Amino acid sequence: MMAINIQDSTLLPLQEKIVHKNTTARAIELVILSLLVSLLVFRVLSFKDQDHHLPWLLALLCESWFTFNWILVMSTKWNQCSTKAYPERLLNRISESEFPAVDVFVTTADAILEPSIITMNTVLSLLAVDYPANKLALYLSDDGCSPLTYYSLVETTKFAKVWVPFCKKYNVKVRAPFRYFTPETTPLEDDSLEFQQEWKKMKNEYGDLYKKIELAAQRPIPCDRNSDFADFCDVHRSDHPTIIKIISENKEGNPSDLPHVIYVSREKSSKHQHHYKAGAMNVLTRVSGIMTNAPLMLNLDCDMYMNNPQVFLHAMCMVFGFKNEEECGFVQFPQAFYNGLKDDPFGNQLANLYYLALGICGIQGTFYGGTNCFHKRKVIYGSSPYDTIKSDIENEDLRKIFGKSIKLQESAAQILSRSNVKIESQKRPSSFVEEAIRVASCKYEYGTAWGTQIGWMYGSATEDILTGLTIHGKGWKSVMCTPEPPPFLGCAPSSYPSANVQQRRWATGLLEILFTNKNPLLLTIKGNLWFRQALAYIWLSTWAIRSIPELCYAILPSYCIITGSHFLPKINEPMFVILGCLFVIYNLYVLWEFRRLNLSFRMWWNLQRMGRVTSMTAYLFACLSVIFKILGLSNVVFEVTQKEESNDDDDSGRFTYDTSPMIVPGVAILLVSLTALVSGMSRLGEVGFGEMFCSVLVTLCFSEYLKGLFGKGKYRIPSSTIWKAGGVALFFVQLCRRLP
Ligand SMILES: O=c1ccn([C@@H]2O[C@H](COP(=O)(O)OP(=O)(O)O[C@H]3O[C@H](CO)[C@@H](O)[C@H](O)[C@H]3O)[C@@H](O)[C@H]2O)c(=O)[nH]1
Ligand SMILES: [Mn+2]
Repeated sequence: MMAINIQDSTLLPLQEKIVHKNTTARAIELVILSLLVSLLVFRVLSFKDQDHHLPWLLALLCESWFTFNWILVMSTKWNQCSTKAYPERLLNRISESEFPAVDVFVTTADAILEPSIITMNTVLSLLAVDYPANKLALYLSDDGCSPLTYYSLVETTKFAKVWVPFCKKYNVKVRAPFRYFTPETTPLEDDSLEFQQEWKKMKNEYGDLYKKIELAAQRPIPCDRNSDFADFCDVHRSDHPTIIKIISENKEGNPSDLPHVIYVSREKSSKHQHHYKAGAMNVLTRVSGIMTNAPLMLNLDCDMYMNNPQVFLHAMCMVFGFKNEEECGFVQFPQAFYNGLKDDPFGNQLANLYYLALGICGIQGTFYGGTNCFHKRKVIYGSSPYDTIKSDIENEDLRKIFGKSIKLQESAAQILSRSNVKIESQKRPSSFVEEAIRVASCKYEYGTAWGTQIGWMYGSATEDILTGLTIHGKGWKSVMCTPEPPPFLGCAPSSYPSANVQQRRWATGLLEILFTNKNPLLLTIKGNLWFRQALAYIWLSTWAIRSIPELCYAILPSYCIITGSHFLPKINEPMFVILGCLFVIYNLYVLWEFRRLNLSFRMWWNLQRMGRVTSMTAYLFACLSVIFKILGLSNVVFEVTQKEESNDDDDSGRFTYDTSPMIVPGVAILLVSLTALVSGMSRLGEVGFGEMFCSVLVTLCFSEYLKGLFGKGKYRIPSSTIWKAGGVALFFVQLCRRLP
């Protein structure tokens, strides 16, 4: 009887695909599509009857784009799936000693924008994860080359020696101390006395660590050539040799010790491009390839702490749970935020993309999101699911792909030729520091395939999407895994200017992808990217382009009011009914989606509004950045977003402004719309109802800017911005009046 039970439980699947029914949504989407198409047909048919052809033509072009975009969205949402993992079944299948090793990468780039204490909490949470410690190595990449980060990591590792056993002994749920020891929490009365004592001790020790790091942040660490910090003397963050330091080593291979902890600051030089985060990831991949060569790699942004100690087990269910290897090229966990502002006033928390995300999982699998992702090393090394196991790769080929380091070539050959689990984990990373320093140098990648065929891909500020696309292009599928509680939590930008900068970077990076040799259409034709997956990638990479039709559509009402022309039908025309239905059905549909996700009405409005505002500001600048890049006039830079521990400020959702030119077009549109409304009021008989209504809508979308015109201090839009926008608006109004 016993035997049969065990048999049964080993047969139960480790993961299961769940199909989400969406018949109603599909029907509504089809209705919206048919309305859009009828609208276009009406536009074309009534073109010649118009007195003013220009606005009619522009409206037609914009609506064509919106229809195209809608088709992409529909195609992406059509089949919705998710995958559920059963970690409790894992140990029936494989013993802990057979678990594969995992190299964990955390990247940080700036100890001021990314306060060390946040990064260190991420490190602490990861060191305490439920997974045998002798299978783990944690690499911290520091693109800021900051002695503070190094010092913090040393101190943090000391604290981890008490923190990790504490977490494991009491099965602590939240293993990032800054979230565990919030001012409100105290141990429960019915907890054991021993626990209460240890809890207090731990809280004090964390308090000490916190103070040490804070103090070190205030006073620069003195340069002492005989100390551990000698390497950091007189270095500049963008010009320095590689620094690699083994902070803790699990020499005995003891599963309950600490994992290896390794600090890496790659060489930088003003003469060589460093490719921002993608470059850092490639260095980590090579350094870890030399030192530990784990078959799996988990990568995390410095602010994404581990919030669910079981997350590795969930990931293993995906790694081992598919009969067919190609089903799982990488395992992505969702990005969620602990400091998310209520109702998402800046529209940057992506909650509204939920159904799109389910839809992508129903095609070839989720996008790679840059963090919270388990990659297979062999996939990152460029293997495709159709490769047969290679046992004799030519050394010459290895050199061309992986570079000169023989040790790296050997480790890569091992990864590409063996099945994942069999690779023994390395106990002494410290024996390979010299070689690791060599592969972390600026020049190492020249004449190799790093960044073009293997590793993290170069050429886009959103290296994550480009890298995921490359993997899908090889024919791999990917899996999204969504355990509860959310496995990783990070910081969302909490001020309007930094949210805007992030949106511009994303839209820029996404658009850059279209101009690389990994353009989704090319990969469908020449590679193994599925057609509908390509459509999903095209939807994503054209965020920036959306700015042009959105901008144009937002100006049309004002233009028409000022010039006395029309881009919308009159109330008594049949086409007006189509437009009206489209407007009502589309908005109700989106609202219904929000309600199903338990998102508030306010959030719906915020995201509708910010969708328009961001398109016309950040995305417009993204378009310009890409044009400048193509013309060779400037390069795209990765501006790191500011991270904060928490924002308990009451005014945290309010808009603040800096002197960035990005909002100038937004303010200009607002001013033009206001002018048009005023001028329209005085001629109500002449101007169309539709045009007036749309002008009001545009003004409402920019209502925050309207407040910003009259705000005080940091809540006020800077005068220089208002003047510039005023100039643009005046020019536009004059232009309208002069046009024939
Ligand atoms: O030169 C650099 C620049 C950035 N980073 C790191 O990259 C990560 C992401 O930077 P962040 O400013 O937080 O950007 P986000 O927009 O929040 O990041 C999202 O978008 C990025 C692509 O634009 C992805 O790389 C990220 O993984 C994804 O979370 C952080 O850990 C940084 O330390 C580096 O290591 N080196
Ligand atoms: Mn981030």
